[in-house]
Amino acid sequence: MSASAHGIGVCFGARRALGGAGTGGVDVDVPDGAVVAVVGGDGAGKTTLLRVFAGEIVPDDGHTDLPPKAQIGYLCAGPGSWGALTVTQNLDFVGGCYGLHGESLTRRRDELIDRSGLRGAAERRASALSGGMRRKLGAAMAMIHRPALLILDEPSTGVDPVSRIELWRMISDAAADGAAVIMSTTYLDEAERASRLVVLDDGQILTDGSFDDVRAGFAGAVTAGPHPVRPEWSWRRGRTRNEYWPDGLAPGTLQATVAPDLEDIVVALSLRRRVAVGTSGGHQGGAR
Ligand SMILES: Nc1ncnc2c1ncn2[C@@H]1O[C@H](COP(=O)(O)OP(=O)(O)OP(=O)(O)O)[C@@H](O)[C@H]1O
Repeated sequence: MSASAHGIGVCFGARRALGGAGTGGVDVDVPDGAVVAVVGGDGAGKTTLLRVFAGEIVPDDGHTDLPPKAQIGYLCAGPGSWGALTVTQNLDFVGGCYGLHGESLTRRRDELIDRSGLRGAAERRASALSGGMRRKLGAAMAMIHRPALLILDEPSTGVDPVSRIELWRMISDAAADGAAVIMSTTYLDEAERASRLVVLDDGQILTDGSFDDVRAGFAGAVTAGPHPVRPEWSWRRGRTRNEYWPDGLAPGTLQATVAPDLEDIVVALSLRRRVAVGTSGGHQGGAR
């Protein structure tokens, strides 16, 4: 069963976290078997959107079509496990809450412990795990009951590169099993691997679709060089600064044009939106 949210607007008091006046709100579809990656800067609205899918927030505008609560698995932005319980106890407890028991619980729990690379830490308390191991445990707990909708809020933050591969394998396996998966991430290189992307900025979708769609729909050019012509349109990438040239502006002849990756596209579109609404202060960020 797929999941969708249409025309979504969420306000916290006077603060609008998703949607915007006159924008019609945020539309996101999560098909069965797909991994939708939600990306965007701090405060873009990623957690709020995932909480709408988890049924934790009832939106002020729009409507959702979600599986029943028991068929949703959710790793929230917090620890996602009980510190006083061991890895095995955490998985057994959550599995039991979802009605797994006996041999089927043991088999599923052991499978997830092996896939997440936590075998050596199976009897360790969650509070004694590293931050990355704890994220992997939280992801395993969210998927133990093979939910129809799997929601993961920054599952890979703080996870080392080798463990991120294990985590991605777990996520891909869940999607291959037929789950609709929606996750947020701040690692844009990893988001490029998702079936679909939703790029948020200030509660609005800047672009969405597959990475190929996003690249094809990106208007303008990106150049790289040591000295940007317009610093307010530039951002650091390694030792150089990349610069965005929206449609209608010719790139300077001193810079080399580069094929934009997802990070370039996200930063360029955010800059364009901020210039359009008059809040640009330039972008100092660099690749993670
Ligand atoms: N419970 C809340 N009460 C008030 N404001 C909130 C609440 N939750 C989120 N916000 C605000 O809504 C906006 C979107 O927040 P959200 O946490 O969804 O962003 P995010 O993209 O997940 O950011 P980050 O990556 O920094 O966690 C922010 O301005 C945030 O301060």
